[in-house]
Amino acid sequence: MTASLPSLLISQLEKSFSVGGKAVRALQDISLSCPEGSFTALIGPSGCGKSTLLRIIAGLESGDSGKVLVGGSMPDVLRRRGALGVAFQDPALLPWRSVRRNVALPFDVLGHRPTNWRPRVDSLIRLVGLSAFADALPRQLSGGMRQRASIARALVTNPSLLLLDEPFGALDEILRRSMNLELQRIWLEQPATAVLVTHDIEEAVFLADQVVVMQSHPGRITRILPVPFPRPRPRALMRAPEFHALVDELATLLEGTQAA
Ligand SMILES: Nc1ncnc2c1ncn2[C@@H]1O[C@H](COP(=O)(O)OP(=O)(O)OP(=O)(O)O)[C@@H](O)[C@H]1O
Repeated sequence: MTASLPSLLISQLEKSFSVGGKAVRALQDISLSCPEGSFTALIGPSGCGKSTLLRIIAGLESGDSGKVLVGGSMPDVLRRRGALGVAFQDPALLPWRSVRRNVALPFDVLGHRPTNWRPRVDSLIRLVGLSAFADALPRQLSGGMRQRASIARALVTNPSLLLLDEPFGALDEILRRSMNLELQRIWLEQPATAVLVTHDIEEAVFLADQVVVMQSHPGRITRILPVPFPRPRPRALMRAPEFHALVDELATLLEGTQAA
């Protein structure tokens, strides 16, 4: 973890939407602190505002009140500087572009390619294990490979804040576990302050330093649980009793949020 990574500070964030003339409180009094270089997972029932929160952190949407600061700056300032990397459940690769040109896409969006763009892109493609497919088109890749390409693309501008919204949601259980290990490896090699939205409790516990439990109607934070396991976390951790104790504790908390 380097000193240049930003912390993420959210204070008293509120957001409502108008749906059919009625106000829906998507987020109520959200306050959260993510230390620099930390990994935070957001978990909670459908509709509790996880994606809305991530979109506000990404500067893609604004809150009605409250503050979101990344290393002291507003998120849209970071986004315009390319300091923010985002990967969603749908890898959204451009079908006519090769893996290499998809990974390079953020440079085109920002309007300039650094002189070393090609080695940078190729080293990220190597990092996510797709070197043999750099010239392939997205339709020639499996679901897991597309998701790796999407993560490489999210990292290409060397972002200090990495936002992941259910990146492995469409993958089967076994592949998902492997991708969790891969993501940890990639994140340890290319550190960033990371926020992950997930429905998968084991994924949250395996990857995160803190798990934020949310509840719906209105969307709010009910608990923040620290995850104490040292890194790198091995695959065997997923079978350890202390891992399952934390997973069970979160499952019980989540059952409480469903019942509410
Ligand atoms: N653009 C929008 N317009 C109107 N309502 C919205 C909009 N975006 C989100 N909402 C509402 O805000 C609430 C939170 O939605 P959000 O997608 O953030 O939840 P979520 O926890 O990510 O859900 P899921 O786990 O199902 O993806 C929901 O009630 C949703 O209907």
